Amino acid sequence: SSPSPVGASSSSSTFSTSGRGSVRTKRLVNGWSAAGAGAGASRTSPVLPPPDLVSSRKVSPRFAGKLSPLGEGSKKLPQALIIGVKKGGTRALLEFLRVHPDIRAVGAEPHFFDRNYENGLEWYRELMPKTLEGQITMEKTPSYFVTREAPARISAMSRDTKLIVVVRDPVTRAISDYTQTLSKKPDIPSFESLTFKNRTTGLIDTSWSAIQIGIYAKHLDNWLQYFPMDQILFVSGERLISDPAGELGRVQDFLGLKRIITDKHFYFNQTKGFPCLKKAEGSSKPHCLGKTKGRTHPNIDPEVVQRLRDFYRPFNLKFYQMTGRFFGWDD
Ligand SMILES: Nc1ncnc2c1ncn2[C@@H]1O[C@H](COP(=O)(O)OS(=O)(=O)O)[C@@H](OP(=O)(O)O)[C@H]1O
Repeated sequence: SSPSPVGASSSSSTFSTSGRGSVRTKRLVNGWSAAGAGAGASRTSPVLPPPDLVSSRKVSPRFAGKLSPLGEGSKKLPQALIIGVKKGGTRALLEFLRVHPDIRAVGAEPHFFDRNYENGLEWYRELMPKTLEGQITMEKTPSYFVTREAPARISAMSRDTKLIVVVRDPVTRAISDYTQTLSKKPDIPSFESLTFKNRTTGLIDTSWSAIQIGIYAKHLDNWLQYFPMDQILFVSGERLISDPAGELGRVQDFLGLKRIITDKHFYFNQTKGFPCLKKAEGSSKPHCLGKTKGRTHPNIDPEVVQRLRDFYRPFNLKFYQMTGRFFGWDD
């Protein structure tokens, strides 16, 4: 069966099974299905990050247990995944986590458990960076959280996979999602008109992915059919901005890692309006996320915002109960 995401994430970079700009790449990026490419085609080489400089060398004792600059180690399937949510702050979390010497992560979104599943686990493993013993392999694809088939597929890879979900106020998340779409297609209807099936009756269009994705309690139900709650960590997208070190502390604990990423790693960049890294992974220079992260949102009719708040409130309360964490979206 082909994957059926409730809403697909469209972020800066995704992996595909063929060269940049080809017809097949476009088809993959726009939503690939088993009907679109044959099994043979899906086995071709993936577009990979730059090859390691020296891949044939044995692990030297000098680098045992440390980050190796020589590309030693082996590619492993991820032991932890950032599965969502789209526009929650997933890129910020992954970039911050990459600072940890015991975490190695793929930069682009592989979209394996939704769009590229037919390519098989070996294809997926090939995308991963090499790791040494004790290092955790990670990737982030925010659309997994709303992909019906994803929990079963991830569980089939490993029942022990640790799952991380960055959640954000569903109303601002929806506006952020819309803002991203608007940046690519400036001619789309207004947020207000897309929100309603019928504006007069106030009936909200829950089939619009910008709205659908924010019904966190519903999506979480699906994950709980396959994973116990203690294998899923919820990160507050709001706290990731107001207290990045605090949220990163929780994530490092969850992954069983030493708390190496602390307050000292961050500074607040006034121009960007967001926390940034003093030093990015493998660099000595300060690093903020790019222009597509932290966009200015359009002003939305306050009455429509209120309608959405009322719509999400019961789902939010259910979500707080399920997770045992109060996210404070309805104050
Ligand atoms: N440190 C830092 N710098 C910049 N942006 C930050 C940061 N922390 C969280 N955020 C918020 O991340 C939002 C984008 O979320 P994602 O990275 O999950 O988006 S995507 O689904 O991968 O497209 C993005 O949403 P918008 O503000 O709507 O652009 C940011 O609010």
